[in-house]
Amino acid sequence: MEEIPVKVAVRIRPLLSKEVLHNHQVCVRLVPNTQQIIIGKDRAFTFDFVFGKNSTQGEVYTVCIKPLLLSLTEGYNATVFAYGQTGSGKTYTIGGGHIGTLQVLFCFIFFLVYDILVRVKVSYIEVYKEELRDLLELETSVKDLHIREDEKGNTGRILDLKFDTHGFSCVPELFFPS
Ligand SMILES: Nc1ncnc2c1ncn2[C@@H]1O[C@H](COP(=O)(O)OP(=O)(O)OP(=O)(O)O)[C@@H](O)[C@H]1O
Repeated sequence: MEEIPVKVAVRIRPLLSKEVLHNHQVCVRLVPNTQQIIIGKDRAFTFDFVFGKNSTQGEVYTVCIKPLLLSLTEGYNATVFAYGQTGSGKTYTIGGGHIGTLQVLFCFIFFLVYDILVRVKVSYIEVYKEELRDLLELETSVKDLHIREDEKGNTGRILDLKFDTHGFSCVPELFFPS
């Protein structure tokens, strides 16, 4: 079967306490042992991965993100983004895992690369309506940020971490494309 480069996962979040309090009803459920969900009575949708309301951050990370980190070390580009209506759980799902992801990436680098200096560039930007917020530099959150490309093709504002496999040291350095 042809390998499709875009994979879509759906994660169902539990009802929040305030929703329970207001007697909101669950309108989506998993079909056991399939990659399907049912919305309402009978509207079935199939995804590459489905996660139920009791799924953990670790499960989502292991299934959806970790394989991408492996591909990254083989030279592929990878993008993960969360899409959904407000309050559906995008920040919850994506927001907390970045430190763990960086740790795993550094471990891969440590085991795969010897005797050279590896540079990892990270940007962490929230797009809200038409506005950008740099989540690595909260003081700039009120400033007007624009995504641009510099002459080397770097986009956005990046935190430049020099990773020395000998010293295991990280030197955070701010880098502003002009
Ligand atoms: N899987 C989950 N388990 C438990 N609570 C969750 C889960 N997903 C989201 N929540 C809770 O639901 C609420 C809304 O989630 P979140 O803020 O991540 O939504 P969002 O999609 O980022 O919303 P917005 O687009 O408005 O920023 C939060 O209180 C969050 O803690």
